[in-house]
Amino acid sequence: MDQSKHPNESFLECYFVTGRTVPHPTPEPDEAEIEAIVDIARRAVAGGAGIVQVRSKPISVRALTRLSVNIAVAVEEVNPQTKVVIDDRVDVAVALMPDHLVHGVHLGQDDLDPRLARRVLGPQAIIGLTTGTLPLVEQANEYADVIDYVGAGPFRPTPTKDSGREPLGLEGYPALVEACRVPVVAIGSVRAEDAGDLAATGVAGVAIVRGFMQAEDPTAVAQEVNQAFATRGITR
Ligand SMILES: Cc1ncc(COP(=O)(O)OP(=O)(O)O)c(N)n1
Ligand SMILES: Cc1nc(C(=O)O)sc1CCOP(=O)(O)O
Ligand SMILES: [Mg+2]
Repeated sequence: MDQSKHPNESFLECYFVTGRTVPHPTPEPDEAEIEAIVDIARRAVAGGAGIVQVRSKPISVRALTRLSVNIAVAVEEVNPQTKVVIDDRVDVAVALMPDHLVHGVHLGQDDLDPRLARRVLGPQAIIGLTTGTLPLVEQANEYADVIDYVGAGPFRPTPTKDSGREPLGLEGYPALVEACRVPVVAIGSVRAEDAGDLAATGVAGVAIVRGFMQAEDPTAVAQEVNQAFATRGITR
């Protein structure tokens, strides 16, 4: 039984956000690193990741474009149903969408206004927006007609991103899910083994960077997350 408020959003359940493969990042990924990131995306999608966000910061627009194209090609080979979105850059998404398996963008609070992004990207595009507090969710509700989901984090403190927001913990999600008019995706130090507990809070999915980037077996990570969402409401 699907207990989520948004039953058509199952592609969000296992959400891979790309990161860097090097501990002390060079200014941006070189060709070898791009290949390594693409390989992790391929393996995550093979395990059932429903969406990949291209976000390997720091990165120039040129390298982001190259990484996005390579990920789109690889993802299409493994599972063309998978969604691909680009972090921050509406310009890169709009340039790639006609010819590549790129579906939209994930926008932060300082990026292009979601209403303008929708105007540029069109009605079929996927648009996500960052939140993580009740006031931000309430603001996001004003965009409910133009966004497809919100990211909400951090779940726990994470070295990947300092948002300045307090960690939500498991107990923070039910109120955000209840208040939010679009599906909520949890992010921030989420591990595959957290997926069951987070699914039980009502989130539509979990977004993971290091849990995939540092995994020996990214396919197994995606399978574990999907299994947790598949059994939501049955084992709990
Ligand atoms: C699914 C998801 N949720 C939140 C974020 C954070 O986005 P943003 O605030 O734009 O910060 P950066 O990722 O750009 O550093 C996200 N990327 N994905
Ligand atoms: C990109 C991002 N946004 C966050 C938020 O709270 O909005 S937390 C985060 C990083 C998530 O990376 P990891 O899985 O390595 O902790
Ligand atoms: Mg962003």
